[in-house]
Amino acid sequence: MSTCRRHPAGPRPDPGLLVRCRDLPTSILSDSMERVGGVRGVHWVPGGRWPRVAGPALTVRTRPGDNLVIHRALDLAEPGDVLVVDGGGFLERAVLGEIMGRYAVTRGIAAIVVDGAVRDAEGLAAGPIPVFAAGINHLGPYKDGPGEVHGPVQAGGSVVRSGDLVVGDADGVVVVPHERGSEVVGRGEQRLRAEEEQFAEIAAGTFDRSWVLETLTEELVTGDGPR
Ligand SMILES: O=C([O-])CC(=O)C(=O)O
Ligand SMILES: [Mg+2]
Repeated sequence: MSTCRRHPAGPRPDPGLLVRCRDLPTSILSDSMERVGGVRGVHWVPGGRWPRVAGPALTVRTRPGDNLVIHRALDLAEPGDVLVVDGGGFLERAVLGEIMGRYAVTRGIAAIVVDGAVRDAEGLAAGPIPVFAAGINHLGPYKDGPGEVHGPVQAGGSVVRSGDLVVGDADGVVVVPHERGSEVVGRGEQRLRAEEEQFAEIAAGTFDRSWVLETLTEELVTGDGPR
């Protein structure tokens, strides 16, 4: 027998905030958090294409290459949770596949994020919920533990706590600390409006480019080298 350390579940985000998150690209959200941090190197499984997803993190830390505690977490899930698995970024063995993906759907899980490898990529890509992973590997997991559920974890270099807001789309995954939720979403909405204005200016031919040469000192290079 091994151990699953089970922490108390984190707070549930305001459903209205989650609805607003689903209108904000992850690029806008990470810009709204100073462009630092965020989950790196975790993307949709190949062939997957889903709408943007947002939900509270159900965190799992597992021994790399082992999925016993992920199975435990599936049975502890609340509808709307985003399962975030800290698999230590280990890519030599998958920790989740189509059976678990299909079961996760029946548990109401909104998305799966694995900082590690998954398998059965075609089946996961055809499923109704987004699956983000750092890699794909046909080699399957062991089922021995140990691990933790609802504790603080890392995914792609970002700290994730149970109840943090996880947002994922074609660019990857962003985690908004739950106490910063309304602040970051409010900033994101302003940024989105500013970007939409830029799109309109590009289309109208009035896009101001003066800042580029105001920011650069340009050296003209000739055949004889810089002058
Ligand atoms: O065998 C496993 O534990 C993982 C897997 O492929 C699946 O969930 O389909
Ligand atoms: Mg399988």
